[in-house]
Amino acid sequence: MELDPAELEAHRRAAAEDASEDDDADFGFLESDGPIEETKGDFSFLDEQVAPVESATREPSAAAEAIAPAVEPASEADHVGVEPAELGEEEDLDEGGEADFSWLDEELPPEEPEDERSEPQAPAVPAAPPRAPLPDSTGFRLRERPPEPAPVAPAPRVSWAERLRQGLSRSSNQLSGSITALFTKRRLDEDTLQDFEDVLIQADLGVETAMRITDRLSEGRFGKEIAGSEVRRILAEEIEKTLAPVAQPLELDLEKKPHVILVVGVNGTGKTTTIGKLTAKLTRAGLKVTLCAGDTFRAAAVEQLKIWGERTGSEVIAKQIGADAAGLAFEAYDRAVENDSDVLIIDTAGRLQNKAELMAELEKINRVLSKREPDAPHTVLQTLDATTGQNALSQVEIFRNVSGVNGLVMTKLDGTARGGILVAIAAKHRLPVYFVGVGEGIDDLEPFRAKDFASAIAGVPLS
Ligand SMILES: Nc1nc2c(ncn2[C@@H]2O[C@H](COP(=O)(O)OP(=O)(O)OP(=O)(O)O)[C@@H](O)[C@H]2O)c(=O)[nH]1
Repeated sequence: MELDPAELEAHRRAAAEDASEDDDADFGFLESDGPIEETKGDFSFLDEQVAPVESATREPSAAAEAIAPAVEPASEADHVGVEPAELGEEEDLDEGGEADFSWLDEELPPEEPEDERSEPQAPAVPAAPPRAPLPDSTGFRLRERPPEPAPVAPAPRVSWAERLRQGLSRSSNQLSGSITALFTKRRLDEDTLQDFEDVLIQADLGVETAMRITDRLSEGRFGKEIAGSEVRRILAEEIEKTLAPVAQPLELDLEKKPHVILVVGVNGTGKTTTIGKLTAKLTRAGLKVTLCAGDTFRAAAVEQLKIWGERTGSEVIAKQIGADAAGLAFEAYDRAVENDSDVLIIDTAGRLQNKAELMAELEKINRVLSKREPDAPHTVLQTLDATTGQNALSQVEIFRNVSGVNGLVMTKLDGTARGGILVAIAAKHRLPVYFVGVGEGIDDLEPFRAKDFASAIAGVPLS
């Protein structure tokens, strides 16, 4: 729309007059030195009654009705799939607007232990396939950014029993293979029993346990065919019977704080690593731990212990290499009392090469500690490396005599074919087996459970 030029000029003039009126505003008060006079504006117009808006709304025109017909209020039928509220519930909400949240107090099902859970995995996004090079005839050569390596999906968490089963799979596969070979389509006779006994002895279970298993197998089955699954079931039951009495929790008597755990064992059997894993468990449970780097022969062992101390927030008492281990243990005990530790764990050297010296050192540590607390060390824990097989039996013998071992931890059960040695040790020494290790990680140590171990090694499902 074009405006008439005369009309436009009239608008411009009117606007200029308005602006000049504004320019005439008196801002002189801003420059005066004296106090600013309070000016009272006339706001009386605010008190005037504003006429209420008429409540009746205008009837819509016929044209408007045609375009947008009036909407009916919603009825119950419109609430598809929603149950009408119970009268009582509505009242609950209406009275004082207080909803009933008591259901929040109801007992929740207990949380699954962490290692029983398997975390949901995001499906892996397939990477785009690499483009084929262009033929020379095109006259182009493509240079592309090499494709990003596909993110490695974290391995799903498996339960401890499953990890133990995987760790012992070499031991159990060997046994299972022999059982299948021996018992398939064959009646149970003296020769089969003898062969089976040999298989069990070769699997490091020990003569005593092997004989008990074959005796049990022959009961009522002599001259009959027997399925491999039946043999494995009996094997698992007998192993569990041997192990159940030694599968005990490590009791910490905190009436005699700090509870002193002396860790002994041949070097390389996993003492320092086990101390780290135990400390992690204890500190997670809210107990205060002090560590004593009593393997004063190996700098790496001291460093390793310091790292575990840092990881678990535990004080580490250490001295220079070659220092007297018993003196250090004595100082560590006093420090653990001072810093109000619940548990003091003492690492030791394990050099069997110089047996006399090592034994003298271990004896001295015991002697020195008992000066402070007659019952210390309360626990003498020996670590055993499962891969050493029969040798582990004599290691217990030696350390038991010298340092009064009263509990065992079996390490490196992952990937060994010699896991059966634990059964032989339990049968012979009857010492409590507190924990077993199936790897180098912080969570690769768990309390020893006879049933889990027996079913894993015999290759039967956990009932
Ligand atoms: N696979 C596996 N390795 C383990 C386990 N426990 C310990 N190790 C490894 O075994 C090696 C020896 O462990 P250490 O804790 O240093 O053994 P140590 O008895 O303290 O040895 P010294 O300090 O030499 O006396 C290390 O490489 C550990 O990571 C286990 O349960 N499984």
